[in-house]
Amino acid sequence: MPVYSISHVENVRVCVVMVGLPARGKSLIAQKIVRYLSWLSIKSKCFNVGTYRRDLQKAADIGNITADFFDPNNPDGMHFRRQAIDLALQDMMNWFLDENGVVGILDATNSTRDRRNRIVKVLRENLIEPIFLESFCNDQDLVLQNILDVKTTSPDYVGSDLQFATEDFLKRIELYEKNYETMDVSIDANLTFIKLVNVNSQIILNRIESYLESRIVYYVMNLHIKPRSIYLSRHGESEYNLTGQIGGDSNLSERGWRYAKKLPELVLKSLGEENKHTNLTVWTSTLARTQQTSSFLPYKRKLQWKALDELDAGECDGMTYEEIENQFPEDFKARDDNKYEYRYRGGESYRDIVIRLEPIIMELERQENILIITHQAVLRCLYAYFMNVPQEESPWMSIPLHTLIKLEPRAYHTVVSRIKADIPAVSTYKEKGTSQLGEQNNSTSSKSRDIINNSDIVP
Ligand SMILES: O=P(O)(O)OC[C@H]1O[C@@](CO)(OP(=O)(O)O)[C@@H](O)[C@@H]1O
Repeated sequence: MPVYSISHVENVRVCVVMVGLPARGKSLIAQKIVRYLSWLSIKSKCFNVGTYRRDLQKAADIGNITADFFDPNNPDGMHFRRQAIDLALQDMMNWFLDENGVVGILDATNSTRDRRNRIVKVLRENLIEPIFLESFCNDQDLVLQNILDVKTTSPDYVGSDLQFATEDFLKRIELYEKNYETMDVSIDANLTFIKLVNVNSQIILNRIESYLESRIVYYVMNLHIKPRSIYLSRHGESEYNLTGQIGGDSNLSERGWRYAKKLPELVLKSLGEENKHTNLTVWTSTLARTQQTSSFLPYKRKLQWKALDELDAGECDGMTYEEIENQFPEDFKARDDNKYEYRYRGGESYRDIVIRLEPIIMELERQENILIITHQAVLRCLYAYFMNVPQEESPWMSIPLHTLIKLEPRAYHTVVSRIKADIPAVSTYKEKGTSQLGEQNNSTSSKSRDIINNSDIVP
């Protein structure tokens, strides 16, 4: 049975129009929405108007600009900015049409009602639903932090010194403030909008109607910008891993227990001296091997999630890849041909896992420091969300046993580090297109399982 995505069910096309002064985290929110929706197989793309504006400047041979360019009384600046928005909108309309886009994001300040009305007109003419997403922020500390985090590294300030970039940017904000018109329920009553006040200390919603809109609302409501670390680990090597059997609910092997015992030390070392008292929340699946792996961790908040259980292999549960290839050769091939979509007889596909992980992602966005101990397939899906790995690649990523992965989300990327426990383990990785036959008489020493801890995450 096919799994339909939200866009199939509703047949809607939406443009999220960002609103807000510079340095309010709009681009960050826009990119996160694209990543989240793409992970859910909803075709989405961000159109950053600043990039269009810079391309126009380049074409006109105008070098770096200063704040005066953004003065509403500067006709040249206004001309470029207007052209840039028109080009971005044009590209977006083509994308909706030619590439069956579902959610386009218009990333710009869109800070006046006049500009917003013009955008609405274009969108409505093209049968695209506008949803405004304003990031309103009057907390000066947050604004300054944002300027330091990202704006001073912006392409507009290449080669400029930090103090000049900061001062010039503050001046640019002041110029925008002159004409800024925030979204207002009494004036913009007919528009669909989400207004986030100081990240999400207050959220104002107006006319949220479709299911897709409500997913976007729910997602942005859960975002926070506090620095944090997300640790991911597979369970320690299990008895089934040793015999090459998939699924099941087996216990850890002797080496798996060694990993479980070493895990607290690996986490502490990675947290570093100054953060050694950080209280981590620990999530596991409901299966014995993940809980055994968590059993030596000194943290009080431990939660089991059914949604973190391994891919359900249905009729193949408990079999080795060799046995599957022997008994169900067509299935074995079909899985190799399209591993993301292939659903085990009576079991699940990778796409099914992503759907059941959605609430986990929502909750994960709300969390601060966390350690998740789960399984190969589930970990691939979680990793794909954070690192924006395309669907067709994610089921083929190699995620070795006995390796702790640390993710540190930053404004525009996530920093990844891998901490190896230095405890040998079998490799459970099966390469695409490789037959397992001929190895069936010696399942514990199959070629793929001999490789000990020498693979890293790809890509
Ligand atoms: O999708 P593939 O690559 O088969 O990987 C998923 C498989 O990984 C395994 C190990 O081979 O997970 P687990 O980490 O729980 O031991 C199997 O149980 C599961 O079916």
